[in-house]
Amino acid sequence: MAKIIFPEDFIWGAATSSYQIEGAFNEDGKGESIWDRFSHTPGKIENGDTGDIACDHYHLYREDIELMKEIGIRSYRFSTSWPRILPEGKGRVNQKGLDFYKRLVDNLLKANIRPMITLYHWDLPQALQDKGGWTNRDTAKYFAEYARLMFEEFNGLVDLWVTHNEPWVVAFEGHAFGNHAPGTKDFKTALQVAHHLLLSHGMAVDIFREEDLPGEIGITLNLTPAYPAGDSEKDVKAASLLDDYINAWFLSPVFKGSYPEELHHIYEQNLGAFTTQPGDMDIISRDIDFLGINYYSRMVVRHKPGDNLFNAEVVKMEDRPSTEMGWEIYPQGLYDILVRVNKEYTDKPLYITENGAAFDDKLTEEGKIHDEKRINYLGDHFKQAYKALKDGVPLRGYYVWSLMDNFEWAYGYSKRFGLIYVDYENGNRRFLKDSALWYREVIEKGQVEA
Ligand SMILES: CO[C@H](O)c1c[n+]2c([nH]1)[C@H](O)[C@@H](O)[C@H](O)[C@H]2CO
Repeated sequence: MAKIIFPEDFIWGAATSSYQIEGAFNEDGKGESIWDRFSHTPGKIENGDTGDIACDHYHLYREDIELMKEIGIRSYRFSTSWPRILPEGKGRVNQKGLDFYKRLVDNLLKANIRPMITLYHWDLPQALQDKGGWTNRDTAKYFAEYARLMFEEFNGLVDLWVTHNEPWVVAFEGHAFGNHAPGTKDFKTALQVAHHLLLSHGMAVDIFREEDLPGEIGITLNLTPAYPAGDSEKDVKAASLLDDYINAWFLSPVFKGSYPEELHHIYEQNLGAFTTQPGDMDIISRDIDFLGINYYSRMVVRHKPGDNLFNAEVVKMEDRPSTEMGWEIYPQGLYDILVRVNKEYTDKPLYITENGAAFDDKLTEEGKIHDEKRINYLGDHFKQAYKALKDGVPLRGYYVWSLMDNFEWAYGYSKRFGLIYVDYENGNRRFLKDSALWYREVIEKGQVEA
């Protein structure tokens, strides 16, 4: 492959989320989130870890911005904690919480780093969960009002807005499988939650347009392309249904204004209809300015009768390289999903809002972390992104997950995704990994070694 040179204005970034890095879980008037409650529930998180302190970013944000400058990222994707700003989820504003994000954004802009704010990265105010959370349609309305507050407070300062991070994970990990907060286990509840999340997205877009704000608004979806294990009709069918379950179930409402027909029918036949109202799909499919894509790996799927509604199972790719999460390393899947989204759903700009990997990073005596595997993982995925760009996909930017090691949900601190190593046991000291130094060069040159 010839030299891989990205456009001059390509937005190289890194991403985090509030609950995973901030800590200060009950400081300066912050309200409880469902992840505070979930992580404080024995047995939910590996090693009993919580986000009480996390990376202590709430107090160390200035140092973290200095490290962002050292790496040279052009944009920083982070999420704001709804209960830090609205402790009850609605009504009273916690000014100290809002002031933290004002200081963060001011310092980012001073550092010439473009903020991308994700309004919801899973930390729902517990007070709203106590009223049904995302199963309650009112939560969509409260989310839209939280969004209005943020748009008004950061008008002219922030011009990249993501309404939701991965509604599939919120709906299914949080409400069907119980692995994430709030930890319920009912598939039909997950479908209802997914609908209300999408509705809240559309309501926030309406307010963004109403307020006539500068900038762009979009949503971030986790997209995991499914490939049939064999060329039998049954394997192809199984892969297509799982692909709809994870990808089209969200892409189709947002860009086509309807749920995937066949899967919708399967759900209704087996589970009964979830509750919608006339006009919901029009709101959900409001025109957006970009799509954020989180890509990590693919699914290889084969037919398995009676195993689930899809008669499908995901094949464990034992003989393929994988990360510490057990996810197959499959860079080609990034190219495939970028091209497919552009071809089948939208010609709007795309951002890779998350891509990265967990590896078994070790801090040496000299304060170094030789994470060769992460450099190779990122380099191979950058090449696939470049290929998609060259094939006409309007890819605008790439946010590496993650800026720093952080609280990896049910895995606690046992998985490290960061470009920056966080020494949790020793005052949360930060160390740039070799991958951060490598990324600095990629950004400086706009080039990836072929
Ligand atoms: C299949 O991976 C998901 O798309 C996904 C992976 N990840 C995510 N979503 C979340 O957005 C992050 O908060 C996680 O820390 C990150 C790493 O696990």
